[in-house]
Amino acid sequence: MANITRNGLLIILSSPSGAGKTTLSRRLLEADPNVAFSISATTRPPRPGEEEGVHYYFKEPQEFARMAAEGEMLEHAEVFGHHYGSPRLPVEAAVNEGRDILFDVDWQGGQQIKNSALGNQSVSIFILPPSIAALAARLKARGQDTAEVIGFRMKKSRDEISHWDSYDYVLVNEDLATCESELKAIIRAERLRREHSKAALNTFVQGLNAEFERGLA
Ligand SMILES: Nc1ncnc2c1ncn2[C@@H]1O[C@H](COP(=O)(O)OP(=O)(O)OP(=O)(O)O)[C@@H](O)[C@H]1O
Ligand SMILES: Nc1nc2c(ncn2[C@@H]2O[C@H](COP(=O)(O)O)[C@@H](O)[C@H]2O)c(=O)[nH]1
Repeated sequence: MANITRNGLLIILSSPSGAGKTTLSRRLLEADPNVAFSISATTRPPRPGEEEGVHYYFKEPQEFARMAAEGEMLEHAEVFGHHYGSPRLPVEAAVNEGRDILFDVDWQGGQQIKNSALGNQSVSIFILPPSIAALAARLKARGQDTAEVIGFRMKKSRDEISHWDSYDYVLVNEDLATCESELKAIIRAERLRREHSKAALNTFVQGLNAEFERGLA
């Protein structure tokens, strides 16, 4: 059987706060052992139930600034008044092992990853809510942020949504199961893109040509 190894994909998910990135990420990670999650560093305080090294690496502002200054982040940005960034080493390790890595980042992070040396191995997906009323209702129903924080995030959502047009794919997360299956379909197709396994395909086609030359056709 043909064994065409490929490079790991960088899967970038962005959306306004509350549109469903975390929920979709969780489902994808549970269903697909070849996808790892890029655990971000942040200066935001933990929410109830959030664990160090599982949901985020929680950092003091000074330590975060050091990591950014010393190039330890693949990307970093200020979002909703806190700093967030994706540590570089786990991403490089995953990609070299041929594992895909999933990023839950804002548009600034998505843009920086696209412009990085690994950008040609990335696919970016923007998640839209079915309506602004539904977005507000989801943030309230999540029950993890104060009314003030929710109000601030809702105000910022218009700006985040304005970047939808720079993503490779755009999904509307109305029905969760439908959106999850669309996300999985994108990943399945992206894994098969010629650019993502070019070296292995070259070798494979050389093998086919060698068969021609041996007169096996
Ligand atoms: N299709 C959907 N229908 C109804 N509720 C949904 C749907 N998708 C997600 N939710 C709910 O909406 C809330 C917000 O989702 P989630 O936390 O995944 O958003 P997020 O985009 O990761 O937000 P943030 O950027 O703030 O981390 C959660 O309570 C989640 O269960
Ligand atoms: N640029 C980056 N953005 C990130 C990163 N990790 C998370 N985020 C984005 O921040 C907001 C808020 O997240 P929350 O957990 O406080 O609700 C959301 O849009 C995330 O996508 C990161 O490493 N870099």
